[in-house]
Formats: sequence, C-alpha cells, structure tokens
Amino acid sequence: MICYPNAKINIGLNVVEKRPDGYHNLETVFYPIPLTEILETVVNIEDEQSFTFSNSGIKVDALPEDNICIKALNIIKKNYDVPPVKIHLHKAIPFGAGLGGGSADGAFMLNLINKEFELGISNEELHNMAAQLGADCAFFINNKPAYATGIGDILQPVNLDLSGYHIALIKPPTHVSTPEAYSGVNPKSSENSLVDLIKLPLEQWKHHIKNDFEKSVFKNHPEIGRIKMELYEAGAAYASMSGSGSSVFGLFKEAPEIKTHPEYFKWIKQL
Ligand SMILES: C[C@@](CO)(OP(=O)(O)O)[C@H](O)COP(=O)(O)OP(=O)(O)OC[C@H]1O[C@@H](n2ccc(N)nc2=O)[C@H](O)[C@@H]1O
Ligand SMILES: Nc1ncnc2c1ncn2[C@@H]1O[C@H](COP(=O)(O)OP(=O)(O)O)[C@@H](O)[C@H]1O
Repeated sequence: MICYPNAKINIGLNVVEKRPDGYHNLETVFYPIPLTEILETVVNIEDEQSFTFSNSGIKVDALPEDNICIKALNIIKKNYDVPPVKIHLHKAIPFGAGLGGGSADGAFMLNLINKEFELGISNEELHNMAAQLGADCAFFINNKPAYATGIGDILQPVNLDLSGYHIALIKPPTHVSTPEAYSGVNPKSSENSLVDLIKLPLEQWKHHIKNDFEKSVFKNHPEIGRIKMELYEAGAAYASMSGSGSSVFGLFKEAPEIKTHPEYFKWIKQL
C-alpha cells in the first residue's frame, strides 16, 4: 500500500506557557500543504524479520530503527498483530525545517498500517498513538486545517481555505533545534485568539498574526529573517517562518518570481 505524507505550515504560533514537564503550551494553526513524499509498505510473510526499512531521496539523520516510521509501527505492534512488512520511504520534505515531515511520516504510517491490515483502530486511538510520537504528529492523522492548543496535540478543525494562493517555501541549510527555539521565547498568552485572527482578510494577517519563535531565531540566524523580508519584497501578501524554522513561507496572489541562494531549498506551488 502507498501513501503520500505531506508537510504543514504554521499560520501564527504563540508560546503561551512553560509546563512543569518542560514542554510548552502553545496556540497555532496547522495548514497542510502539497509538498509530499512517498511511503510504501509491502507485506513480506516470507521474511523472518518483522520489518525491513529502506529510504531514498533526502537522507535523514536518524538510524533506520530510530526512524519515526518504525517508531510508529512499534507503537501499533504493542497492541495489535502486524505481519512482517517491507517499508520504503522516499523523503522529499526537508527536515529540521518546521514543516513537520517526520511527524507526517509517523502519522501516515499509523494510518497506513491500520488500513492495510484492517486493524480497526479508532480515530481517537490513532490520535493518542500519534501524540506519543511527537507533539505535532496528531495533526497529520486527519490532516485538515486545525487550530492547535496544548502541546500542539489538542485539535479543533478550522474553516480556512487558501486554495488559489501561490505558496513559496524557502529553507536555508541552517539547522534550528526545536528545544533551542522554545528556550528563546518568553511565554505569554495572547490577547486575540488565532481562531479569530485567521478570519481577517489575508492581506491584514501581517499586522496581527505572528510566530513567537521569529524574534530569537532571526537574531541568532539573520539569514532566515532576510528570507522573510525578500518574500515581502517579492510581493507576498503574508510571510512567516514555519514552526521553529528554518523554513519561511510566503503566500502570494500571483505566481512569484524568487531568486535565492543556490544552496537554499525552494518550492513554489499554487494551492
Ligand atoms: C515547533 C513546532 C510547532 O508546530 O513544530 P516544528 O517546528 O518542530 O515543526 C512543534 O511544537 C514541535 O513539535 P515536535 O517537533 O513534534 O516536538 P517534539 O519532537 O515532541 O519535541 C521536541 C522538543 O521540543 C520542545 N517542545 C515541543 C513541543 C512543545 N509544545 N513544547 C516544547 O517545549 C521540547 O523541548 C521537546 O523535547
Ligand atoms: N522519517 C523521518 N523524517 C524526518 N525526520 C525524521 C524521520 N524519522 C526521524 N526523524 C528525526 O526527526 C527530526 C525532526 O524531523 P521533522 O519533523 O521533519 O522536522 P521539524 O521538527 O523541523 O518539523 C529529524 O532531525 C530526524 O532526526
């Protein structure tokens, strides 16, 4: 069976408070985007091993057994019988980008195994399993625009449709660690909820919707801040860093022409 895990962007991100467990409560809107990779499973009953894993495309900096796809498989296997399976991942979403590619792989793997072997796992249980894999993993189970609170795992659907807009996504080679990004923010609850702010006309978002990570990340890595500026100069109606970076996206009414450093990842598409 085959599926196509996709990336997400964060439209606004407020770090609300630090929790006793070290994590942070936040407020964000997750929006799925059609930057996809390929995840394939083939049943392999002849095999003695419970799984084999191979990957192509962008090389992930994790050992095969630490790959989130395998972690997802192991979470299911705690409570369900799964026959030996060959897994192949063709990676196309840059990681360490704030695009949630690893989280998407984990959640799509849970959905895939559930469907392929007709395990009948409920949507609620899939959400719980995904939340064990990563804070923003649960979003990818339903993969629909959502307002997220808690550590990013409490989800409420939102009526947000960016169809027709062109998205430009740029990522420099810079790596921003997620814990480092959280430690650079002074948590504070915001006056207006993102649920209301996203109802404003998109042209007004830049005056009201912010990503709390930008201030310290742009200070430590000025090249990321420059990308945001360049996206506005290229005519973006709204531009923001996604999640904890290092990718930055711009939303445009017309297809933009954007020149970047040859080493930067660049992806432009009409939504
Ligand atoms: C910042 C966000 C925003 O969407 O996304 P990315 O930029 O990673 O895509 C998420 O909160 C990232 O979620 P995710 O990448 O799944 O986080 P995890 O692997 O669970 O946690 C990595 C580390 O980030 C910190 N962390 C994560 C989530 C959270 N709500 N509070 C935290 O303080 C913790 O230090 C944790 O050890
Ligand atoms: N299948 C996978 N794809 C990407 N990263 C993975 C995967 N499995 C494990 N990882 C680990 O998860 C980390 C974060 O991945 P990802 O969710 O794509 O980035 P981000 O936190 O920027 O959204 C990577 O640095 C990598 O070590």
